[in-house]
Amino acid sequence: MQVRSWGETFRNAVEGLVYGLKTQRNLRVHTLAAVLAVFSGFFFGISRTEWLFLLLAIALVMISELLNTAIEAVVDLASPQIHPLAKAAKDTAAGAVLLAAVFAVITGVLIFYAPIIRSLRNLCIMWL
Ligand SMILES: Nc1ncnc2c1ncn2[C@@H]1O[C@H](COP(=O)(O)OP(=O)(O)OP(=O)(O)O)[C@@H](O)[C@H]1O
Repeated sequence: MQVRSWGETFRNAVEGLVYGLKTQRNLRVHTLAAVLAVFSGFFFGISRTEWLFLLLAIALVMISELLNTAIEAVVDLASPQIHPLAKAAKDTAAGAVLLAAVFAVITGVLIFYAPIIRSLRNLCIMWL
């Protein structure tokens, strides 16, 4: 196989990202949630450790979504007909996304719950 340049490898990786975003509604929803979480991180001035956990949660969700998409494509190619192993592969990949999403939700609650409650309390004090 011919050696490919870094540029080509990078372009293929970006094409993979674009394919995932175009074809997977869940990936678009998770990307939007990630953008909102990053804006919230700046808005609430979260700590360096909180940033690390937030970015880790985002990376885990996006990576598992992309791997899920890749596994779905390979399964559809290899087994377009119904097969218990095709089901096992797709369900297991979906399970990985679910675990990453649960981790992300818990991380988001732990990071943003206190600052959101504090902001709401300050707003109430201002209004009363
Ligand atoms: N070839 C197959 N054989 C057996 N079961 C399958 C097969 N293809 C899909 N399934 C079952 O249908 C479910 C949904 O598969 P599908 O390919 O529609 O994923 P999807 O809805 O696109 O998933 P996602 O929402 O993650 O994009 C799988 O999790 C699996 O349980």
